[in-house]
Amino acid sequence: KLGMAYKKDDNFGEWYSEVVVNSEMIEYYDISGCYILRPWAMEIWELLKEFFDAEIKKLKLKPYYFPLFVTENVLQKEKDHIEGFAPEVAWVTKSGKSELEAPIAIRPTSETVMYPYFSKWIRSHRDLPLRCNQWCNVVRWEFSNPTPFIRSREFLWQEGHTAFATKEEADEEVLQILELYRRIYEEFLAVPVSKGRKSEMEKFAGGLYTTSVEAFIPNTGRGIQGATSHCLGQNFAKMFDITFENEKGSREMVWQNSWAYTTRSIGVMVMTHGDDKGLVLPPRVAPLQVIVIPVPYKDADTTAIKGACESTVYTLNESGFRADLDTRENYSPGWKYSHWEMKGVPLRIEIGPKDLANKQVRIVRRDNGAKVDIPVANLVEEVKRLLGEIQENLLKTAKEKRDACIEVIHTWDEFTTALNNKRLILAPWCDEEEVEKDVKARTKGELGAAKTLCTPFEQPELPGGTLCFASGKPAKKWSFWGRSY
Ligand SMILES: O=C(C[C@H]1NCCC[C@H]1O)Cn1cnc2c(c1=O)CCCC2
Ligand SMILES: [Mg+2]
Repeated sequence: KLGMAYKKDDNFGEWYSEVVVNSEMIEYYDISGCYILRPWAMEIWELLKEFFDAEIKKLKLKPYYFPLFVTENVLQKEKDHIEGFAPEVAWVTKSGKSELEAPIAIRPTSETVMYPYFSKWIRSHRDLPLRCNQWCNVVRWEFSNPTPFIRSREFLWQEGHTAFATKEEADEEVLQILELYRRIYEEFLAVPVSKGRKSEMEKFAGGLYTTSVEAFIPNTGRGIQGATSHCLGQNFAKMFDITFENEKGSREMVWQNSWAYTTRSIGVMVMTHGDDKGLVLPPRVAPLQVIVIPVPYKDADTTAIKGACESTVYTLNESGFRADLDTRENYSPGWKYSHWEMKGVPLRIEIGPKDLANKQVRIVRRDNGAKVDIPVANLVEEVKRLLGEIQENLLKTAKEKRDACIEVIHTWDEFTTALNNKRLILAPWCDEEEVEKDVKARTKGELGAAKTLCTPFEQPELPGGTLCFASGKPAKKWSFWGRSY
């Protein structure tokens, strides 16, 4: 089936579900909230993983794999962060026909799985820093509307868990990882994000503080958390008795971090760049960067054209580009154009009899539809230039769209108006949790309540005497507010 039944600006939810299926990223599964990730999605995940894994290896992270299962008493070990999430934990209660003596949980995250062993492995300051990362799946039995990549009951992620002798080392790593998350979004997925700190209410309850990169979806006017990097302080060290003997011979608790990004990042990219022809892929994460399509004329020399396509692909692959050709006889060129546009391939190269005769190829950009005829001799440099332009253009366009959604407000009325206008709100706030709770209560409704998304590290000037938009108390900071995923 060709073409999209839904338009992005008319029916975003249906448009999104259609794009992820038509572009062959996702296949729906017969368990709600579970999806099949097909190669077009997994190849993107693998390109991101290749970058991130190489970067954390430079930071001396070591690869681990911990069990999927955790016992009830270990999971409950530190209830203050679990209790809020208990409904999301999935349990194994039987094997075959027989009940298990005690139910076993499927990991929703691995703090409680790992930290009893951190306690065992860390004895002396010489055992620090401990730097553990695992690439795995986790299960969270969410109930609100499941959405491919964005909200699923099982997802893939990496979770980093580190332990240091000092808070300074932990604080430093939190920001090093956050910068890697910014790079994943802005340099690979071409999605603009804001680095900031979560409020006390929105942070990871088990930790000391949470930093995050926050994205925004203009179509729905909702913020979305892109990735998180937490400093856990010594909270988990206390619970799990993770201590070390320092140089002076006395015992101290470690300072820990934990950080993750997930397959949600792919969904954010789809939502950001997709259009009414389907997916639009940033070249740095495109499984295929160039598709070469022969345009045979009735009596033209199809063999020569096919040969030209093959040598074009060969040259591009030799130069390190991900290129392929579509020579299927049973589809017309027009059908192929739509098919590969739906899949979001950044560049299409058409080769017909005229191109052959003129020793040129026609290159068509997926992001803006621009067509250009280039001499075969300039193929590699032109493809390199165009892919770079597309990568840049996608980020620039997304940044402009996101920035156009930002609204600075000072009063409650301006806040509610901006909220109803699907804006990303920047507001002066007194930084009191009671006020945050009050805003949530006052904005409850069909579309969900407003919440703080983050307090951006980049703080605009806050003139003395500026009052909190919600409480009228002296404002302490500018924070991003809005509805979210
Ligand atoms: O998972 C984290 C914190 C932390 N986990 C490790 C990677 C970084 C960061 O996500 C928070 N969290 C979210 N969601 C849940 C839990 C939970 O701890 C536990 C119960 C099920 C749902
Ligand atoms: Mg959750």
